[in-house]
Amino acid sequence: MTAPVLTLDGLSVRFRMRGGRHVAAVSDATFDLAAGECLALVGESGCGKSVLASALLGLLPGNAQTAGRAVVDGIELLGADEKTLARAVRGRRIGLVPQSPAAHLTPVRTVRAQLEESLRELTGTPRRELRRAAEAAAERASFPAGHLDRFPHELSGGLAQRAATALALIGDAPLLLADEPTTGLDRPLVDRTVDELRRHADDGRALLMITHDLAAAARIADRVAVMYAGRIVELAAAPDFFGEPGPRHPYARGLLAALPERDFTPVPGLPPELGDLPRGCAFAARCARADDRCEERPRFTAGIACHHPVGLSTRLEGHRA
Ligand SMILES: Nc1ncnc2c1ncn2[C@@H]1O[C@H](COP(=O)(O)OP(=O)(O)OP(=O)(O)O)[C@@H](O)[C@H]1O
Repeated sequence: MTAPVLTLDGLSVRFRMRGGRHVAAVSDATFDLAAGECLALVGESGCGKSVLASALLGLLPGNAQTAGRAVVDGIELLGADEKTLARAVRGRRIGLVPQSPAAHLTPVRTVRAQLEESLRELTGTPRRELRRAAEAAAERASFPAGHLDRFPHELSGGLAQRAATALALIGDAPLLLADEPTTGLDRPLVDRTVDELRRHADDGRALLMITHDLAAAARIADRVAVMYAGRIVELAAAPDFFGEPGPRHPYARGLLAALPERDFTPVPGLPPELGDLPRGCAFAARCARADDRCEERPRFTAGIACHHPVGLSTRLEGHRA
């Protein structure tokens, strides 16, 4: 078996706040991601998804403290110095497909100029070959060559996304990290964008897609990790999760049921403050199945952190009802 491209082992991030308080943004995240595989990390706003992405890229603010391990393509990310992160990680081992491509692209430079600059920096392409190489880079992300001399503000949302993806692919990084890549796009464009990301995974990259868009995750992911209050509470094969038998964690079930095309019933209540988490299960206060056991935090075993996962018998009962 080949080594995974990304290994997270107990990755935790907390922020030091005034008065000695702490915000536990990510707690004990553990999973592997292989070449050619797409893992969707899903969860409500504020559950820690973007903090996890920033930890991988070494972009956490000064008040962050990290623990555990995060290894990408043989490089330990936590504690790596800025030189290593800049020279060996960002762009080279991790290609970032950003949340807001328009903000990520430099507004005063054409797409061609930005591609050429990245090519020079990341691949050392000689000057005389830059023009052709930029066109090849654009083509890899299905960005039309006829638009290369445009500025970011002259591009539609879809083309800006493709320009950002073209930049993310230049360093031929084994891990693509897509942080909410479909925000603000209409459904057909969401489908096209994620299908293209999937194609890059099929070409042999590992793809970590951070999203709150479950339909996008269902479309392209091989596995789904559900995050709640900074913890991964379920990790499942996508066909099982989105099809039968469905999610096993009550929160994950609620998240799916909330979709308009399903029950359209929101999960009642609100997630806890990450600066004031309960000692036991963080979902218990919103969970219809909670009991005394939930005062202890459930351990993550066999893909789930719950004392009373939804099991086959419950599902059959649900079908009969
Ligand atoms: N520098 C910081 N200091 C303190 N708390 C922070 C800091 N940065 C982020 N947080 C907190 O960490 C938590 C997780 O934030 P994060 O942005 O990762 O959530 P998210 O799941 O990506 O949400 P969204 O989908 O809205 O981006 C939030 O409660 C946020 O307030």
